[in-house]
Amino acid sequence: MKRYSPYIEFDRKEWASLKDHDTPLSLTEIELEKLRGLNEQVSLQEVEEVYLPLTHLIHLYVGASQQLHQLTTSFLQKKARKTPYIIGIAGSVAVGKSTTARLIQTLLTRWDTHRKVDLVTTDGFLYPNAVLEKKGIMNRKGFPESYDIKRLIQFIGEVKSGKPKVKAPKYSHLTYDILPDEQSVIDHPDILIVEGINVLQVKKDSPLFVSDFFDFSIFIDAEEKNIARWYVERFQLLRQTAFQNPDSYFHSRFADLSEEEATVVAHHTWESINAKNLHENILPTKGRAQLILKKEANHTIQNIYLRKL
Ligand SMILES: Nc1ncnc2c1ncn2[C@@H]1O[C@H](COP(=O)(O)OP(=O)(O)O)[C@@H](O)[C@H]1O
Ligand SMILES: CC(C)(COP(=O)(O)O)[C@@H](O)C(=O)NCCC(=O)O
Repeated sequence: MKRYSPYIEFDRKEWASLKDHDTPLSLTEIELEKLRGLNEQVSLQEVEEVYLPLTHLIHLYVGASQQLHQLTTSFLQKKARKTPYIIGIAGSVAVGKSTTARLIQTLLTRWDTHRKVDLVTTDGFLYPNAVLEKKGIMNRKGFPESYDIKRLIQFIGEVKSGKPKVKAPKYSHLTYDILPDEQSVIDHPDILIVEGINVLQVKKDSPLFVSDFFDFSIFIDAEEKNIARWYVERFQLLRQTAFQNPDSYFHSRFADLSEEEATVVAHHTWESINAKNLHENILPTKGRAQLILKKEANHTIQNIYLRKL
């Protein structure tokens, strides 16, 4: 007997056929190159077949949500004030969330009804290294206790309620720490994308979750053995690039490692921190997403699961 699934499953061909022919491909190879993360291989064909139908669907949802908001405010005999549509993007470390988030952001700006699309990553809400060290949890970066989740919820709540110029802290992968003097300012976007490993997590004793503010959510999924390989491959690329920069936190630690030594270090970090977090805290949130994008070994998205309404 087939097990009940709350999702409708599409293979890539079926999903691509849902493309709206009035929405032409509006991205060039040069633009795509700028959006691609390190060790990511998204192609223009994938943009056309996967991301255009997806952003068209989100565009329709944004319109419907704006109408529903207008109806409610008119029922309440109030003046309608536009509130941002909020999209959460979750998934493992190294699964390619940032590339997906940047692509969706760029494509969504092409519609006149929502030109202003902002993106924040939840790593900005990690506690600074000094605090993590004091708490003795420097080796738990990415685990729920390493984030100032109250501050994240307050931030999203303020943006959603229409507050202008809401500030979000910033994280640097280069310094591996919060940037104390830098902040992003989110000022009345039409759409806000919130990307991070933890955005669909719930906490038993909390009255509110980050995802309570989401209008739509996406989980990027892949087999663990593939994500682990991408993590190690990316670590090797970083060793040859970012780690060579003397400002990199990893410069003195890893820049001079041989390829074999770097593979051992990357495997260890993956297994002892990121894989553990994936099992304990990230994968359990997959079934809460409204849409799941499943990536295959060569990074391409081959299956899409859309939650039945
Ligand atoms: N140590 C590092 N130094 C510099 N950049 C990094 C480092 N680790 C990760 N990055 C970059 O940070 C971005 C976010 O990575 P990550 O949080 O693993 O999410 P994802 O791979 O799902 O986008 C990626 O573009 C990655 O290339
Ligand atoms: C900062 C991260 C937790 C990722 O956070 P994200 O932006 O994906 O929410 C991750 O990149 C990280 O630093 N993990 C700790 C182990 C490691 O160095 O890979």
